[in-house]
Order: sequence, then structure tokens, then C-alpha cells
Amino acid sequence: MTGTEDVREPFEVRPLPVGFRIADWELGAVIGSGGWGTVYEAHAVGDDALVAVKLLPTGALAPGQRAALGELVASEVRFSTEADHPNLVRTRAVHTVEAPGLDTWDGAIALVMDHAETGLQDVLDAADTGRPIEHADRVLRGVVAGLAHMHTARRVHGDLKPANVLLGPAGAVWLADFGLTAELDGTHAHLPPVGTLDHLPPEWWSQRTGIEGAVVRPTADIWAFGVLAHQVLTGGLHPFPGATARARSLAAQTYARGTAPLRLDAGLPEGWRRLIADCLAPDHATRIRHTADTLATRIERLTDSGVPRRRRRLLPTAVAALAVLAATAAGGAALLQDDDSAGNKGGGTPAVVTDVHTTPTAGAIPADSDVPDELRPVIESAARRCTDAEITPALLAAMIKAESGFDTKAARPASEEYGIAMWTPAVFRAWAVDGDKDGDKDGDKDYMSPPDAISTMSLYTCWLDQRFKQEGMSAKDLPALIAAGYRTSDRSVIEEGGVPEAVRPHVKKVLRYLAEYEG
Ligand SMILES: Nc1ncnc2c1ncn2[C@@H]1O[C@H](COP(=O)(O)OP(=O)(O)OP(=O)(O)O)[C@@H](O)[C@H]1O
Repeated sequence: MTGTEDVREPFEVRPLPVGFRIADWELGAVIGSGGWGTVYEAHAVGDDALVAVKLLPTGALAPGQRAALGELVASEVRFSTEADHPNLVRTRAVHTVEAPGLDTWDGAIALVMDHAETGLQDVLDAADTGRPIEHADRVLRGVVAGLAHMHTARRVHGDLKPANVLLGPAGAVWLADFGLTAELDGTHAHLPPVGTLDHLPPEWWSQRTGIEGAVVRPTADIWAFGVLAHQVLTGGLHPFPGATARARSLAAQTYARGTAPLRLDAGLPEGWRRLIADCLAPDHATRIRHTADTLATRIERLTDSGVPRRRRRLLPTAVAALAVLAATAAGGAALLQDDDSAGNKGGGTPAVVTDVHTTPTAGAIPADSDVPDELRPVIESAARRCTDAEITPALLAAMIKAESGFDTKAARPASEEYGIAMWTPAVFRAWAVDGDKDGDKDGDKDYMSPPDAISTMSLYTCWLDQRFKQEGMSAKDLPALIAAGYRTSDRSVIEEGGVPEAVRPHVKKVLRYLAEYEG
């Protein structure tokens, strides 16, 4: 899981005492502090119902800071009082603090808001990595609906991130923190050059930040939504690799320049993968097609069953794939359509599966196979990391058997291949997954550990599968192509237009084992 790093210094001043009165409100404990304010619990005098009071001080700051802050405060107050939508936090009142003798607070602005139960960042911090958070669909629907409302009102949020999504009573989802919200003037607005690195679009870095600040457009919020959706659906994982926000931001820029592919978490359902990839289109011009409104409609369709679905499609039989490898006709192979009913391809098309035995256990490892018992759960859980139908426990098991014969200590030093999945250490490092959950530092991912090696194999084969599908390669050949790509590379398979000669014996072996496992 990744935390967030802010480019601003945290706001630090002495808090006001519990019981301090602002108009009819009595302050309680501090909930937290952000870039330019502190939020307190509070209640109306004579009423126990909680509210949240955000205090935005304008005094006791260096003159430069004061000017910038003044504008932000004005923006936050202006938008907060205008905002009227179930997915934007409600501001009940705005007061000016009277505290003579308390320089920091005298003249501060107090926004009295509905009280949230928690924030999305806290939920992500406590979440299981790799799985959607509870009620992920509801949260994402709420966020995108709030965003759509803002964009229709010609506003850009400008600082969308999990810390600015509040979760209220009865499942309420509220966007909050409108300090960086800007009014659109033509197609863009100007914001002071601040924000959170983790959710800034890559084009932000190449924009000049003149006296008016950086240009922001609604597409910046769409990028931030893509990052946030990825985090919500994976228990907090950022879509770009890196241990710090700066490193992740550099990775996003490298991707935007076209020098690295977008590698979203392999566990994402296909429809969500498409939607997030659209939000993370590399520049403003390609992202502009995807508005908060169109995303909201797609999300409605993706989540109409109430939970983000982790659907599996059924696979072509290995027997048919073997036949294809042998260059015989494979007329009986299943042709599978994409199951993204809300994606870019027109939507509404259900998965079509023909001529295949639709057992719920398609691709499972049979009980009487030679796969060692202790490896079965490891392989099954690794396969679940990929929702593409071709990456099944049976395929991973067949590949492992062909690679190492299930020998956890296998080693081929001459070709630098080690462990049960025969990883080359340098390649492993680029893809490594912490399958045994013994930590999240790079050093804890070990190609000699079967869970790490097999989980990483699943991630890598999932990516190969998607590459070959993008290239329009035949669905029925995918198991063979994946086994070949794992032995060589995606590029050599694509250039060859099939299984390269040198690895045909190996691929035949994989397909034979796969046929045995699939019965
Ligand atoms: N209406 C609210 N109800 C309950 N908690 C809130 C409310 N508004 C903000 N908070 C919490 O108060 C803390 C500080 O919020 P604040 O908006 O000042 O900063 P931030 O969002 O963490 O950072 P920044 O403002 O720098 O982007 C956060 O933990 C936030 O979840």
C-alpha cells in the first residue's frame, strides 16, 4: 500500500482548547490538520449531535503565505457555501472567529460542516492490499457523482485524493476540501502550484506555473479519479510503481512519455481496468473524451449487481490449443467475447461462450494430479490475481511443471534461471509480487520463495495475455503464446506472429500438461 506525500508543509499551530465557543458551536477534539487548516469535532450548544468545524486561519502567517492562503480560504468558503449535492460535504454555517489575544485564531474562518464517520484514506490504510475495500462500488459511484456535479457547475476540484473523500452516516460519500477548487474560465482554471503529487496528472509537470498558477482542467480531476479508483479497488495500491510519491509521479511521467506501459493491478476486473486506463490516458487531449458524466454511466453499469465483479471467463480447451500448435484446424475452439458490458466497445454486450463445457471449476487443478499438495493453494491464489480467463491454476501449474518440474530449488546458472518458476533475477525484480506477504519492501520478494515466484508468474503472464490480445492474436492460441512469451519475451512472440521455433518443444510440453490437468 502506498501512502501519500504532500508538496506542502503541514499546517502547524497551537490548537484551540476543548469547549472554545464559535457562535453557537462548542469545539471538541481535533480530528486532524491539513495543508491550511485544522478540523475539530464540535456540537451546537445544547445539542449533542456532532458537526465538524474546519478552522482556516488567515493571521500569524508570513505575508506571502497570507496572500496565497487568503485566496484559498476565499475559494473554499465560496464553493462550500454554494455546494449543494448529496456527494459534496454540506457546509451548515461560516463564522469568523473572535479570539482577541490568540493571534493565530483571531479572524480565522470557521466552516461548520456535516460530520463524517471516517475518511477514505483511513479506510485504505486499514484495508487488505489487493482486494477492493468494502462498498467500493458505492464509494466510487459517490465520488464520480460529486465530481460530475462540480464539472457541470464549471468547477474543477483540483485536489481529489482519498483524504478528501469523507464517508458519512448511512453510507454517505462526500467530496470535501474545496481549497483548491477553481472556477473554469473558458476551458481551464488557474490554481496555485500546490496539490498532492500522487494524484497530479503527468502534464502538470510540463506546464509553466506563471503568476496565476498552474492551468487545471477537468481532465486533471479525471486522472486523479483513475488513481483513486485503482486504490479503492486494490486496497490502496497506487497504479504506478515506487516507494515514494515522487518516484510514483516519475513513473507516471515515464508512462505518459510512452516509454513504459501502463501496468494496472492484475486483480482488477476487466471493465474497471478499461475505465481506469481511460482515466489515466497519458495527456489532456486523449483524456478529454472521458468526462465524469460518462464515467458515472459506465460505473452504474459495472456495479449494477452491487459489488465490483471479479468475473472469470471460460477458456478455450488446451486440447484445441494443442491442435492449433500442430497447425491442424481447430474448428471446435471456443471464441470468447469481452465481458466488459460498460467498456469502450459500445457496451451492453454480454459474454458469449460457445462450444465449451461451462463447469464452474474450469481451469482448476484436478484432485488426482501430480501437482504437490502444498503448492495447490499457492497456485490457485496466484491465478486469482488475474481476472483474464486464460490465466488459470491449470495453466500456471502446467507452466511450472514444464519450467522446473515443481522443484523449489531448481537452478540453471548458465542461463541465470532460478527457483520453481525459473525466474531470471533481473526480470523478476521488475515484476516482483510479495506473494507470501512477508513484507512490502523489494528485499522481501524472493524468486526462491514459491509464493513470490508463482504470484509474479501470474502477474507477468496476465500482462503477456493482455499484450497478445491487444495485438489481436487468436484467442485459441493464447495458452501457447503465453507459455512461449514466458520463455522468450512478448516481443519475440509478437514479431514471430506465434510461437517461435526455438521454444516449440517447451510449449508443446506445457500444452500436454495443461491438457492432462483440464481432463
Ligand atoms: N466534515 C468532516 N467530518 C469529519 N472529519 C473531517 C471532516 N472534514 C475533514 N475531516 C478530517 O479532518 C482531517 C483534516 O482535514 P483537512 O481537509 O484539513 O485536511 P486534508 O484533507 O487531510 O489535507 P489538505 O487540506 O491539506 O488536502 C482529515 O483527516 C479529514 O478526514
